[in-house]
Amino acid sequence: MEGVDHLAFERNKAQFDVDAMKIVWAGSSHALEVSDRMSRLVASDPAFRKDNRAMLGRKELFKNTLRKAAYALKRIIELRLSEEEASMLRSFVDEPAFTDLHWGMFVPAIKGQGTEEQLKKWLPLAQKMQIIGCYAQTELGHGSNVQGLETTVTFDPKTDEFVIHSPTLTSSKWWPGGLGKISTHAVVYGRLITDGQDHGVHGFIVQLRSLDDHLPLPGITVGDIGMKFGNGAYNTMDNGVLRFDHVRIPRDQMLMRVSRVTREGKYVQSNVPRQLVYGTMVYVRQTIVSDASTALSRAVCIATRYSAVRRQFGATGGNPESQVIDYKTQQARLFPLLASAYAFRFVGEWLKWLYTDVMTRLQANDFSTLPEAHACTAGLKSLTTSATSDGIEECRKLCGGHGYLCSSGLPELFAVYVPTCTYEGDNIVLLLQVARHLMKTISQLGSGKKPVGTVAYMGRVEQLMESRSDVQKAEDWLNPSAVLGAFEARAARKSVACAKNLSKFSNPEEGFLELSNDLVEAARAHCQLIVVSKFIDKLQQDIPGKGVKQLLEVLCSIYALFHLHKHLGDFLSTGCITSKQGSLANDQLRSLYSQVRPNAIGLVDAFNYTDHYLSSILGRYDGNVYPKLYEEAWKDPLNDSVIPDGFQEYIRPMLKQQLRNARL
Ligand SMILES: CCCCCCCC/C=C\CCCCCCCC(=O)SCCNC(=O)CCNC(=O)[C@H](O)C(C)(C)COP(=O)(O)OP(=O)(O)OC[C@H]1O[C@@H](n2cnc3c(N)ncnc32)[C@H](O)[C@@H]1OP(=O)(O)O
Ligand SMILES: Cc1cc2nc3c(=O)[nH]c(=O)nc-3n(C[C@H](O)[C@H](O)[C@H](O)COP(=O)(O)OP(=O)(O)OC[C@H]3O[C@@H](n4cnc5c(N)ncnc54)[C@H](O)[C@@H]3O)c2cc1C
Repeated sequence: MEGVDHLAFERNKAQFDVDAMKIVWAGSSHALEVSDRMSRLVASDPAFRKDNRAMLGRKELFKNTLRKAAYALKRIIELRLSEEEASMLRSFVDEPAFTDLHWGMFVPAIKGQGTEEQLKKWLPLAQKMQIIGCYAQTELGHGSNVQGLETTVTFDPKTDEFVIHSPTLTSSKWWPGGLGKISTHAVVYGRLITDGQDHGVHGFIVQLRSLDDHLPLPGITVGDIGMKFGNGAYNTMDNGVLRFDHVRIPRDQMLMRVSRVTREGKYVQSNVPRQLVYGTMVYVRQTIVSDASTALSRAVCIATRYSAVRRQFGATGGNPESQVIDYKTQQARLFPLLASAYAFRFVGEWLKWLYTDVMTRLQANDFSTLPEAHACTAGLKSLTTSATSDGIEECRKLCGGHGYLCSSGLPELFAVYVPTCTYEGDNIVLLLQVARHLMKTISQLGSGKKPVGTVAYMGRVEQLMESRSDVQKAEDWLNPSAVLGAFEARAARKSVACAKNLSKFSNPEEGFLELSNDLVEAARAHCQLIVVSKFIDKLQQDIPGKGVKQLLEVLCSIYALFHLHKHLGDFLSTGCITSKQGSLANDQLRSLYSQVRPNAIGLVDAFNYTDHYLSSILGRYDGNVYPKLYEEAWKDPLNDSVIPDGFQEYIRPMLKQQLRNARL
């Protein structure tokens, strides 16, 4: 039935103001207004159709992406959209493209690492898209180990140029998005060599293709690296390979904010830390955390709506079968993901604040919070992307068989999302960075250096080693201080245990390698504590709207108690709670699920996603799933003809042969 809201009865159950929650989710009423307007603009324009991506061959798929990117820019100019509106519009187009790297990494790399003069020269060109750029760091042989990059950039004082060269096969740049077929320029990372001395990895702006005929410039070999995971999905992106054969660029194309090379070939470091060369990665990791909440909320929205539509078993006395969302097992899998989506939203908001704060301090030559910013962006990028990837797959299973159809939207979402666990830093490698930060913090405790920021709790480590939870009944777990106390004690004890074990090694680096798995677990516990504590902080704010704050308190408790239950072994073995307290947490969790149940559809409506953006029959706003699934099946190209191609050629003779054999 077209036009009927099959989920209206669910929407009527909501006990809170969904419109007020939409504002909380978007971040402000202004952000909601812009995202609402931009998402509708994209959804109502047939040029942005995306429902046939899984069916297209690579060339057609890619050409379509280029068409959409050019059309999006045309609309942005015609409608005179602001930077904020333009970026929202691009995100609702919802198709990985070279523009992501141009706006997301090339421009930020120049902004973060260029001098004032370089900004003046390059930014206008990039912002008007007169040049298109990408971020060429990773090589065939090295991705995680940035210091192991092999590309050489040698200064030639005779001509005042750098000579860029790929000395080995493994030094070929490999992976950069947008590089394969489209970028005219790249920020290339390579080892700077002056006067025979290697100064380590630095960034350089390099032109790759002619602005006249788009052909690669002399000495440059460039192409696409081939099909990636999943049909459609990330194959709209031209991840590329690039080799240099003694390519020359002017000296002023080295990004010189961190260090520079003089006309005479002298290497001069400025007063900013060397690690700022990695600044673009910190920026992108921060954006990835908010994006995780977006990707997870999409999957959760689909699975929640479908779980309310889907019925299995339990028909009694003429009543229909039960909605699968009423099964406690479904709730125990789905609602923690719903809570995680909200948790990641808020920790993403906080991380954005932290990043902005660090940037302001850097302007004033205050570098003190850089290690904290690196550890938080690395750790939270790792935690949220791993949870989101697993969460999208769980949502597929929550939708049963129909979740496996491309028309559920979930396979494509998964295929596009999973590389997030690898790109911008492998998730394990990043957790090891957090672990280093934790071990360093602990080692400095004795020196009187007071830990600040997210490691401030380490300053109370002695007290945390002794603390015992005072929870006596299930409701006591609703108390934020009970939850924080348990998470802090667990994180502190896991880190301290690692530090103690490390101290047994005469060579600390050897110890770090040997204990790396324990260190990763300690880092994870620390990052979960950050998410929990930032959710709790959010709830200290004034949050208007009937029932909104109460429901967020429920979600916050679910996030925390779900992880307490999942990692019960940690909490018990470190002795910060008893097994009785563990089971009380589980009792409380069940009751919290019941409180979410009537509000579940309202909570996913608050994401304010259009059907176009969700691109899922199971997640349709009106819940009209079955007729649309049935209709969709007939659109498959296999159903264009009753008898498929290949039948007459292969199957018919085979059938005939088998029949003949049977008659003999
Ligand atoms: C249908 C849906 C459609 C959706 C549409 C939209 C989707 C698209 C969305 C979005 C587009 C995005 C598209 C994808 C983009 C991907 C791009 C890339 O992947 S670019 C490559 C990234 N590469 C890495 O991340 C390498 C990872 N490796 C590293 O970062 C480093 O090498 C690391 C961290 C492993 C460090 O290695 P060391 O230990 O050798 O580091 P040392 O260089 O020696 O540094 C030592 C000191 O520096 C600090 N440090 C390291 N990194 C730092 C940093 N970044 N900032 C500050 N300090 C840092 C350390 O803490 C350490 O500090 P102390 O000495 O202990 O105090
Ligand atoms: C879709 C996609 C887009 C990308 N886009 C870009 C781009 O635009 N620009 C760009 O420059 N790069 C890009 N990359 C490359 C990406 O940044 C790297 O793949 C990433 O940093 C991981 O590095 P790696 O591939 O070398 O993995 P590896 O480091 O080789 O990882 C392999 C395994 O080794 C483990 N491992 C590695 N080091 C350690 C360690 N020290 N301790 C314990 N375990 C370890 C890892 O956990 C992993 O399990 C992209 C990658 C993908 C998949």
